[in-house]
Amino acid sequence: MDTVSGWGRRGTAGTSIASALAFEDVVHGYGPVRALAGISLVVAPGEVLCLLGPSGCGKTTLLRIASGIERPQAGRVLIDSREVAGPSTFVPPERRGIGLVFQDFALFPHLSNLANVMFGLKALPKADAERAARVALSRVGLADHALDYPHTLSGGEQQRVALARAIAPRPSILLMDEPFSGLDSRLRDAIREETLAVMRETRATCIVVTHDPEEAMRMADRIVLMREGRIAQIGTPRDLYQAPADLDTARFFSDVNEVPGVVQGGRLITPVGYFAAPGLAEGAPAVAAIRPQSILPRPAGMCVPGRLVSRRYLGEVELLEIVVQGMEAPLKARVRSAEGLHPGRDIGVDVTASEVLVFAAPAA
Ligand SMILES: Nc1ncnc2c1ncn2[C@@H]1O[C@H](COP(=O)(O)OP(=O)(O)OP(=O)(O)O)[C@@H](O)[C@H]1O
Repeated sequence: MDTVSGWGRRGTAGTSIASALAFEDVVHGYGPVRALAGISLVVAPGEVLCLLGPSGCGKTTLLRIASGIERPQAGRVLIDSREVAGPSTFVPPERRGIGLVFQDFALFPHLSNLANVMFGLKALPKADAERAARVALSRVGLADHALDYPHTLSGGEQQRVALARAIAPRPSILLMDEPFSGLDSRLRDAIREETLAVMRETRATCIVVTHDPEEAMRMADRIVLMREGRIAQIGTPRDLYQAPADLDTARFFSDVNEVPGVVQGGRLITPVGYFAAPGLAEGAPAVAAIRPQSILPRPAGMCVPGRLVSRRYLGEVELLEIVVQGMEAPLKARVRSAEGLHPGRDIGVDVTASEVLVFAAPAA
């Protein structure tokens, strides 16, 4: 079906020696805008780390500082314990051993694909540069397009030329800024998987910026969730999805029903059930965050009484809206099959308590 299947397994651009990358209390801003408010982070050699967060949270700024395109106003950046940016040090991008891939691919339109890839290999004698560039193009499945120009390629193929250019010099660190967001959604999954295969094979340390939580979960060893220039949470995809540190993080990773209640006897008492509320004070207002797939419709008379108000078919799942006494907004449920469930009917609402996340109520 797709045109790229298997390009990840052809040839090799050789492996890199991965570097560790550390940020120490990095602060940066633009005029009155504080883009980074003190970021400390260590990326392990060979790790694939995704910087995730909403628009404007500082992801690109952190990547630009890692690459040396931007110099931080305060704090330090270290590659393998060597300071590359700090109060009295600044190593320029070309001397950091870093490969870059941008959202818009940033290919030179007047150069062939081969010449684009050779651009990053100027330090090598021409014949060696051409050999390395051809190897990198073959690694991304574009050996036959070496002498074509970028505009003759599809968006996905151009992204692969950009990837070949980034990996050809065997960087120890690969930085990618929203590398797939310019691609249509059908191609994006295939290109992402193949790119990940190339990244793993080159063994470079990788930082990928994305605003898409699913993309981060598919790619990352660890995700750094950023919010307003700070790190909100760091962890594996499983950590962030299953144990989000706060309600905003839970909201960022999936749709949640937010059911308010009050803590009594160590449990949160809500109109849809009682849920463990460890660490929350007696009498404190709190919120149960319940994912739509944790709400199961049952026959009327079982569990919590509710009434089905709408049912929407989405292909693999159906989305239900259920009103429950004591709640203003209807609950959203996501079920595989809603056979026999008709809007207007009374039903029972079964909440999978072990999947419910309880947080202190956000400040009003
Ligand atoms: N060159 C600049 N001049 C002024 N403000 C800037 C500049 N670059 C970024 N900013 C501001 O700094 C903040 C962080 O921007 P940054 O691009 O790092 O965020 P981001 O998370 O990458 O967002 P996006 O996903 O939209 O690219 C934002 O408020 C942005 O408007």
